[in-house]
Amino acid sequence: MTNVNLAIIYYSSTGTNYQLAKWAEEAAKQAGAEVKVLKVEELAPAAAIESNPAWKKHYDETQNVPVATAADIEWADAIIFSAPTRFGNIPSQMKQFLDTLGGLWASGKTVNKVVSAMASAGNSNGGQEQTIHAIYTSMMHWGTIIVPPGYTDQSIYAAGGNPYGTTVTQGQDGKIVEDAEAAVKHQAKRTVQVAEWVKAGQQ
Ligand SMILES: Cc1cc2nc3c(=O)[nH]c(=O)nc-3n(C[C@H](O)[C@H](O)[C@H](O)COP(=O)(O)O)c2cc1C
Repeated sequence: MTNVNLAIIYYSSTGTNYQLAKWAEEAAKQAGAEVKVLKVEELAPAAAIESNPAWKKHYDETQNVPVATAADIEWADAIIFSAPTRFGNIPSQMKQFLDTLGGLWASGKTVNKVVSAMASAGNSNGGQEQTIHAIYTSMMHWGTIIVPPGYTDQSIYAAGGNPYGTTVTQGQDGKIVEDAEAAVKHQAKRTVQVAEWVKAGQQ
């Protein structure tokens, strides 16, 4: 058992990033962390959600997932973000959540949290890395300690070899193309491990 509180904060329209979040949750719990899986608030109008059956299905299926709040960020020693790519950037839902946290940032409460990020896109080179970098840019402003996976485990190669964070492609059938489960789990364990070191160093 570690003393690390990990918030896994994701946005997902059609389930890909929810799956990444769930794999991360499993591994982080195994690593002994206290874990919360939290979605950011859906901002899209009902008509947009209902126009896409996969989106509507996932929206309905994840109604019981709690919505992330500033208090969750304050609670967390470590945060793993997971977001789909939107025109080479993060979704507005995720951005809106970050933009509600100015007060927390101003009071110094985002500093020294350990952060890592995952992303998806519809194409194998559709902007996944940009999405991760967009998250990390904000995390630099927060004064967090960013923990990319680099090439610290063989599983990263099987997932496509992204050293910035695990990224996946959503295939035409809606399923994840890459063999990414082990890489996600490695990334989650590594994030918990580094958070443990950081916490121990602060005590
Ligand atoms: C408005 C919009 C913009 C998108 N932009 C991109 C893009 O720039 N590159 C890409 O490969 N896929 C793009 N996609 C596809 C999504 O990234 C893909 O559906 C998503 O990663 C699946 O994740 P989810 O199942 O968690 O929602 C876009 C989808 C939407 C709805």
